[in-house]
Amino acid sequence: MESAIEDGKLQGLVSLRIENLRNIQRMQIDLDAPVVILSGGNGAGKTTVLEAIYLLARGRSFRGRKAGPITTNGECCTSIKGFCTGQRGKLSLGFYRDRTGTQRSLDSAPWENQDATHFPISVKLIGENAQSLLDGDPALRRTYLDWNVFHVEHRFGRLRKNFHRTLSQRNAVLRSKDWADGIWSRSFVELAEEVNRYREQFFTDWRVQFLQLCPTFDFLADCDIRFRRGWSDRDSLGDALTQVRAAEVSCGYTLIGPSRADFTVERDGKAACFSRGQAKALVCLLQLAADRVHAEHGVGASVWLLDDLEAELDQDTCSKIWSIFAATEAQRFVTRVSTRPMADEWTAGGKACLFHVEHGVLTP
Ligand SMILES: Nc1ncnc2c1ncn2[C@@H]1O[C@H](COP(=O)(O)OP(=O)(O)OP(=O)(O)O)[C@@H](O)[C@H]1O
Repeated sequence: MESAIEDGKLQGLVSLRIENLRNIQRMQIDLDAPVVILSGGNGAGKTTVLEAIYLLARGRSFRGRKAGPITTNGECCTSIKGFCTGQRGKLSLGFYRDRTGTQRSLDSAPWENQDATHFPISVKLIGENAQSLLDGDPALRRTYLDWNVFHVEHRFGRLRKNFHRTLSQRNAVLRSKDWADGIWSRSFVELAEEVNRYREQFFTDWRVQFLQLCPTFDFLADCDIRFRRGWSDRDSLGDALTQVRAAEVSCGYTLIGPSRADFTVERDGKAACFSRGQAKALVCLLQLAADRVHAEHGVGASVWLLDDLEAELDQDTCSKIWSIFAATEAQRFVTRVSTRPMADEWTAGGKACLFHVEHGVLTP
């Protein structure tokens, strides 16, 4: 079989070494394939392999605090190393955590730059709570939107920080009741409008891509995605703030602006309702649409982490979603509990790496 690395096509992770991550004490894997399938029973350690890749690329886990410390019980540190290939050739990545903190490295040099866009691989996760993007707090959707904007416009990161600082200062002034329309409102409006401009630009491109993906799925007939900027469409932010001034002074915080922005999937102008499986498929499509926008802006290849993609999806929906993932030509790590035989399309015509995971041990 021709090596995906040797023919220079694969952009992604080509090897991974894990030490003391949850139930994985020591694991070394060669991943010379566009598709890596990890199968095994509950609690085997499949998601932990995805978590290792996420930790390498993002420096933090995707599991909440409830999942407890990442380091294997009784051990003092976790170490993850990997090699990836990409536009900048073959690079080594490192993640190390002990009681004193976390260190990351890129080609053996410490990686302290928090700007994820400069990291050679970008991981995108479809995890067990994927649906929360739709039914969770609007703050989740804003964070998601901003993360995507940031990947196409790196300046947005600093702008967003400045905006949030100004918002906090404005709220402090509102709380102090010592309010006079002045500098905080002016700089707040300027920053807010700029944040909104970036968001709207991304959203416009994202919507185009999303609407192109929808027709394959009957349950999305007549659906559209809508962005709400956080204040009325009719008024300028300055005017809208004047209208809510008394209410803001009385409650002591900012009531409108980009910190109230949100997006919804709608049908006939109303929030559309979806089953859990439909919501999961929809989140996959939103992520894939965002990935297409990133690709248009020259953002490097993604590595997809698809945690039990098949769960909650019927075979037809799953197969349609899978073929869209496959068309991205990005590397995909897929976990599965199911012992159902896999269609040829899943194994990328025989080019997939298949592993069985049991008690934190991987076997081909
Ligand atoms: N700090 C830790 N030390 C040792 N083991 C841990 C630690 N944290 C979690 N575990 C165990 O590691 C395993 C991790 O399982 P993981 O979530 O990777 O399973 P999975 O194969 O994805 O299962 P499922 O199909 O149920 O999602 C679990 O058995 C969990 O109890």
